[in-house]
Amino acid sequence: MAASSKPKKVTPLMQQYNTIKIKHPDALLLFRVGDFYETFGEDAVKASKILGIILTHRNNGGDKTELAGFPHHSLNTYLPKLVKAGQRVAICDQLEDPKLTKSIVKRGVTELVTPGVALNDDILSAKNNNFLCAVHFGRNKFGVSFLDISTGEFLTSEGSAEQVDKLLQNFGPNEVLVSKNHKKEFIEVFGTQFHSFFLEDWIFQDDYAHESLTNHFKTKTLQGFGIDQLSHGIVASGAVLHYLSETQHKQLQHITKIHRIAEEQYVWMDRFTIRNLELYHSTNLNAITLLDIIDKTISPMGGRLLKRWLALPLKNLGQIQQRHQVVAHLSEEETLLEKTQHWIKQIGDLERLISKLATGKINPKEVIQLKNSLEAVVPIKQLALESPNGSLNLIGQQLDACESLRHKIKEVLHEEAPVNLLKGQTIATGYSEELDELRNLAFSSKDYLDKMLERETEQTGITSLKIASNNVFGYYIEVRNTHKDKVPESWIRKQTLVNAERYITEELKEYEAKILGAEERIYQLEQQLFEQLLVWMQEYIVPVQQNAQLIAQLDCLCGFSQLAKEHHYVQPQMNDSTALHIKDGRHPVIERQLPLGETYVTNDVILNREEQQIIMITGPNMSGKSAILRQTALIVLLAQMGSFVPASEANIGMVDKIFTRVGASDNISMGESTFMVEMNETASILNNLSERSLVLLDEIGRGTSTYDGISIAWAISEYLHEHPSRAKTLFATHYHELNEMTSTFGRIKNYNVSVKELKDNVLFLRKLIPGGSEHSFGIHVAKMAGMPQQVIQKANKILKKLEKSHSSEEMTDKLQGVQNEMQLSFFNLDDPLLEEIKDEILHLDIDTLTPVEALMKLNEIKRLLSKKKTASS
Ligand SMILES: Nc1ncnc2c1ncn2[C@@H]1O[C@H](COP(=O)(O)OP(=O)(O)OP(=O)(O)O)[C@@H](O)[C@H]1O
Repeated sequence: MAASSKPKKVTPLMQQYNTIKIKHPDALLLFRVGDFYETFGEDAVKASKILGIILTHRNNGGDKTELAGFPHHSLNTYLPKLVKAGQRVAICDQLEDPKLTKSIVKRGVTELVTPGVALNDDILSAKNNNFLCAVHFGRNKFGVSFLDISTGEFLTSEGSAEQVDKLLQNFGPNEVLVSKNHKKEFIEVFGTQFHSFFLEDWIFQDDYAHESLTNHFKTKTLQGFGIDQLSHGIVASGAVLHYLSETQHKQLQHITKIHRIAEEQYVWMDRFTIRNLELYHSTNLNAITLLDIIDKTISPMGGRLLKRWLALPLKNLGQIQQRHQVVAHLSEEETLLEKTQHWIKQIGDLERLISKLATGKINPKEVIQLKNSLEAVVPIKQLALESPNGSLNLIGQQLDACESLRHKIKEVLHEEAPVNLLKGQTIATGYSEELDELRNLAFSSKDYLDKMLERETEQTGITSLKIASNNVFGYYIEVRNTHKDKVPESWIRKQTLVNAERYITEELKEYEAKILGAEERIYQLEQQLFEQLLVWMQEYIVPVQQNAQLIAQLDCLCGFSQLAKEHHYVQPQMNDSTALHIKDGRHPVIERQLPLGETYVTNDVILNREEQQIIMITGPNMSGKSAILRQTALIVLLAQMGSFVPASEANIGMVDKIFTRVGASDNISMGESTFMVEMNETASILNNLSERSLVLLDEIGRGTSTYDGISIAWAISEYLHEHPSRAKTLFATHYHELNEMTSTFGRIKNYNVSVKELKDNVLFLRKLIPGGSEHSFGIHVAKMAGMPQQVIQKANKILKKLEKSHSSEEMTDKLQGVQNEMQLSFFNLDDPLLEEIKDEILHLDIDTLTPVEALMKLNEIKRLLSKKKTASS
């Protein structure tokens, strides 16, 4: 018979493995076998690669299976590496004591660790949330939900794709859950930058989600959380809870509430703005972000909150002023600031510690840390209560030093309690009489053994006797080979070494049983008492969470004072007007990165809706135009998040939206598509303008030919000027042609970033001064870059020719071309659902529209089209 036809014999262990693995095809399965976690097959190949552990093979019913494993106590070292490498990891444990069963040990998956659901300190980063997110695709809007299991924060919202996209950018989730049916659309709408996981469609259902949430919070309705009207947000939140249960995270007492992300309360910034202002990440990995500069927080939860404040600056004048008043007060009262920060330093990550308690993952040492943190709350509360500042006082009133919790922990736990219960010495002496007695017995062993050794040495006459124990053989008496013949007959040999023999005696055996019994009982009792303590502590989850939040706020405000002190920031004067007046403003990041000896050149910026609505800033490349644009936005942002600002004076009328657009940087080979992308992105600003908007346009139109660039920049500026919102705008450009606009448009003002022309060079003075620029610096810079003379002359000629033709008519021709192209592509789709849209395009009378209106119209049609496509699929 051929070998291949032989029935394969799979061991019972591998049968068990296969049954479990089938249930978790998407996860890397860590299978506990004795003291090891093993991986098999493809999982083993992956694990050995990621962890650098040895890959071996074992026989599996005639087949060779790959095998790689590591000792169980190294789980905390290896697990984070797997998760950080993007793996979902299923931990399969032994569910019964192997000693108590004769057949194969029962095993099951006890936890599924995924990038978005992590509790392990080695996976988490102290100053960052680890959000699990779900996005629900509704009929006409999207629902979104964020949950950080390590802190208990649970948030939801709903809205357009743009709104949800902005939230995804702000919250930066580590994992996004989406229904399998919307896999393709998710990638189309939100891109591939998120680690996503796709769930069955039925999970995203109204009733199911509602029930999951009300069951979890033990409430009848969701009204109390203010989310009952957010049906899409509820579905997304339900999916998040479902996923937690699917990944075996069932102890969730710390998730005590769900918040609506009240977007209307915060300054609107879209994804381009967040990215462009480099608030908390940059495309350049080594670049310093605004967050790096302003983060002076001391506690992890303070750091996390600061990031949230930065993503969601306030729009409410009163709330902003309250923050400023606290910062001002702390800046004046140096000792108060110092003392408060000193005590905040003593507080660990209260928020994550309390979550560990809820999820049953807290160890004895961490409970002591929790107690110590709460002890540091006492003086902070006192300091805040003594303060004349109303907001600080309120924080003082709300802080709860949890006195009985601290006392209880002190009473139950040893001050030096270890990480691991197994080490003993967890429970304080004096707490349990039984425990104290057992400890006496176990720890008096040294005396007892010393005496036994003395006696045996005397009786046998062996001088080099030794009594010791090890994990495998337990207690033994060791005799060196030279004295072997003196060993009494009653001694039983246990182990032979090269130079010695090891024996057990009747007395030692009895003693061992007693000690082992005592040690076992000590362990059991400690475990039991510790668990009782944890149960008792559960009711403190909410007050401790509240403390964590308050300390985080205080930490951020102290950080702002520290920042102001260190870098000479001033308190901005906030008001209800729509004007902006910044005196001697600086860019908070650039000013800290200047080469030694250079100082930042400060600049004034005045913007208002009456006289100076649009500032057209011209100047050569590298002169500092972008810096002025960005510092204006950053100063507003800092002010509205509650911080002082880098300026000598700032009067800020509340801003509700900040828009930023930067033209494509490479103007050599930009085709039609880049042109359209840039235009569409800009058009979306124009659709959303408000009276309180701040618009920054940096070299818009650069991503195309000079002619197009000027036309577009012109048209957009005209639109902004004519729009009833009269949004405040800073427009940086090196097209000096735009300076002509001031003669027609009263609220557009020309400024330039001054340079001094030397013989072969330009000296950057970086000062923003009134007036336009005389010539096109693009060509000037080309000269500086060493372009041949002929090329520069040619460029000059072309430019002259183009200058004559930046009329709106030609712009309209251009659009007509785009429109025709779009029509063609729509018709090709040949879908009855598109009839309506086709109609709209055919009847669009471009001639009556301004160029930008026409672009916007096209944009709108495109959006409608993609919506229809979504609906039909
Ligand atoms: N006010 C200032 N004081 C000191 N240095 C400055 C100032 N503004 C800008 N700089 C320096 O000049 C560099 C260029 O500035 P910026 O990027 O704002 O120029 P730009 O005119 O926008 O150039 P481009 O047109 O190439 O985008 C900055 O990286 C910074 O190092």
